[in-house]
Amino acid sequence: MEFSAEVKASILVDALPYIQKFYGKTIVIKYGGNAMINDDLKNKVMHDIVLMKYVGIRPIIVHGGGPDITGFLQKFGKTSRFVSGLRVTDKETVQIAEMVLVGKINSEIVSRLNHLHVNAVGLSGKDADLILAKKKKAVIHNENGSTGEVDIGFVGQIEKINSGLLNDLLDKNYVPVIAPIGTGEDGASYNINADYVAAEIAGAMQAEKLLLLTDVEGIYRDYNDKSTFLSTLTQKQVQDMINKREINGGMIPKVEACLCSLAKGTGKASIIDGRQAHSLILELFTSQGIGTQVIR
Ligand SMILES: Nc1ncnc2c1ncn2[C@@H]1O[C@H](COP(=O)(O)OP(=O)(O)O)[C@@H](O)[C@H]1O
Ligand SMILES: CC(=O)N[C@@H](CCC(=O)OP(=O)(O)O)C(=O)O
Repeated sequence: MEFSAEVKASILVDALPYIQKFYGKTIVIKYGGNAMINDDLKNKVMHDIVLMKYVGIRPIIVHGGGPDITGFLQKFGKTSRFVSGLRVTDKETVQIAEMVLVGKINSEIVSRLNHLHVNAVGLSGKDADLILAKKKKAVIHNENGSTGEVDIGFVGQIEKINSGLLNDLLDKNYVPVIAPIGTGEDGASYNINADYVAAEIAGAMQAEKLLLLTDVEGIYRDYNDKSTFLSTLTQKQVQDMINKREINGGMIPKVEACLCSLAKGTGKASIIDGRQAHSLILELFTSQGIGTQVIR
């Protein structure tokens, strides 16, 4: 499709108010494993990040890699089990998760960005104690509205983010790319859902926006029939939907992450479709808001 010069120019001019609005602002992007579909789409996400950087935004990337972790666990003969969207993580599993997240996925994203002339720096929660964590238990939501707790092994609850390190990197023009592995006081590794890491980082950095890229358009009233798409959800609606199990599985950490980041001072939090080409720049620089925005 070829556009006229006038259309091309007007697209850029229409983006100007958004470019001005976000200039100098920190935006945290959570790049979920289910949105890392193929080379072409990965490159489009990278180009969006490069564009953000070159129009003066301070992007911070937190990545997941759930499907890759599951694949590697299978190769080692281990099956995966999730409780409320969190992987049950024994000693071997946390080692494999760290290997996949830090050794494979983080370094791939960093080299893709550097190839596009952005100074990306790969980090895990262990670098300068970026993500201090302690053991977390999973909360289960029963149908009668009550909740319970389940031990899920080496899964971390974030205690502290080293925002000084991130500010230093951003001030020096680097793009931090963060793997969701936390470190305990004793140096132990904790597997942390990347949505929570992104939320805590967005809160600690007082980010303008938290954008969670995933494999669905946003939140549906009923995910199975997909007839009602919800473009905005309040904290109360989220809680009701979790209790009624209308929001379940991997969507639970996502909505909780949005609420947590808003409570800690993030401006806006949205769940957007990482399968749509250039979803980041469409969300940021056009009037057509995409995805589901979670508000307090
Ligand atoms: N109400 C809902 N609306 C949309 N998706 C939902 C809903 N409830 C559960 N989900 C599930 O949440 C999934 C997204 O979480 P997940 O697979 O963990 O993504 P990611 O790897 O990006 O973190 C969707 O693919 C869908 O299966
Ligand atoms: C505790 C926990 O569940 N950790 C996640 C960490 C990776 C992740 O969050 O990846 P996605 O964003 O691609 O789902 C896991 O082991 O899968």
